[in-house]
Amino acid sequence: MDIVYINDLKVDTVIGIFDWERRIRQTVSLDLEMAADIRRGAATDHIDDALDYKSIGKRVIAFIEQSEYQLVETLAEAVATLVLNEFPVPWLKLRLSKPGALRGARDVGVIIERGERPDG
Ligand SMILES: Nc1nc2c(c(=O)[nH]1)N=C([C@H](O)[C@@H](O)CO)CN2
Repeated sequence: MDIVYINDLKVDTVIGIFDWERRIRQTVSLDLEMAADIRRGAATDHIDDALDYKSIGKRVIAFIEQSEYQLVETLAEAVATLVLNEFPVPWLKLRLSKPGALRGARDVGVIIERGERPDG
């Protein structure tokens, strides 16, 4: 199994459980690993034969920017579902971080794996 990835995709959004958090936008950071078979794209050297991380990234940014979830869990699940449903991705690992949310910690968040991991 090969991986196409996006690291530290920063997006501003409304997220959080507290009243003050509903009134501001905060930055979340997304790391996304997506199962892919990169051999076809490598052989043809054509984007049509590759999993286009730019189009996935732009779609994810647009989704997160308009979302207003309370929990990082809910946002992570929604992004995972979107990617699995809208792109040829059978499996993904997603890390959603909320920098500065806990004093003393660089960031907090969740890591999830969804979909069916291909063999090999
Ligand atoms: N498991 C979670 N715990 C907490 C979350 C969350 O989204 N998932 N959120 C908060 C607050 O919004 C916090 O980030 C504000 O600093 C607290 N715990």
